[in-house]
Amino acid sequence: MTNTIFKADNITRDYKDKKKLFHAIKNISFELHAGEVISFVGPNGAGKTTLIKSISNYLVPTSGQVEVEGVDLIKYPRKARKKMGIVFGGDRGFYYGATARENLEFFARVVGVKERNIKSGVQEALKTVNLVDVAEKKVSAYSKGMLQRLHIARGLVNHPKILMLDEPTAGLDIESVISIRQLVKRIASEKRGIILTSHNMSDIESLADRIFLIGGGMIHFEGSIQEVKKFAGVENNASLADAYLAVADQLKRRQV
Ligand SMILES: Nc1ncnc2c1ncn2[C@@H]1O[C@H](COP(=O)(O)OP(=O)(O)OP(=O)(O)O)[C@@H](O)[C@H]1O
Repeated sequence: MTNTIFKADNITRDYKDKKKLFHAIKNISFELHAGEVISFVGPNGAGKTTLIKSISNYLVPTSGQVEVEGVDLIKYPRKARKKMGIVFGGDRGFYYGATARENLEFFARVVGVKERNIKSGVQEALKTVNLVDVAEKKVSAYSKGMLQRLHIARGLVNHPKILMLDEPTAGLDIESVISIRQLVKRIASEKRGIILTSHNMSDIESLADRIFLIGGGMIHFEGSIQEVKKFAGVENNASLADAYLAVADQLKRRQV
């Protein structure tokens, strides 16, 4: 795979703890290719959230560079952010008294979609997530699964090449989990790149092409699911959760 659409180069982000600076993440570099799903896996406090925020302009990294389809995120945040869709999910983020379509049209304007492209962009996003038939319903009538699909549609209204998905199946029943996983696969197959964070190892196992094991603010290993299993020293037919458990202690040791 050579079509790089996103690049993080030596990202470090410091925080202050009892007046002392420490690296929450240190020198993290990776690339994302079109059509690929990547995922960061690590224990609580490993630095996943800090990393995701630092590469999506929610936090300015202490040092390092981020390129979104060739655009420098730190120098040109507005231009770079237009190329990304960021999906946090959960119960918040919509006007419950308005319809799904009205919500998406509003958020399309917020992210700077041109007026003439709003109707078609929203319709396309609704189609992708399979909500066209219920687009005129108020969001208050949506189930959790529908709401999660609407969150994903919101992330798609500006036609981004890169989608960041944070815990996309949290709190959903198994049927909705499966439908979200199918949706994520379909979106990636449209030559987009997806950065997935999840504590759900089966989500990651079913979706990620490449996994980054992160601990103490650093990447310890990068590879396919099979390669992670090999690295962890578990059998090929073991689950990703088994592989993770085999390396969890190693990842918990702070190294920065
Ligand atoms: N605003 C902050 N100020 C100071 N320290 C912080 C801040 N946010 C995070 N940290 C610290 O930075 C480190 C990385 O935290 P981060 O939230 O990025 O980890 P995480 O991998 O996302 O954890 P989790 O899986 O629990 O969400 C932790 O030691 C955390 O306590």
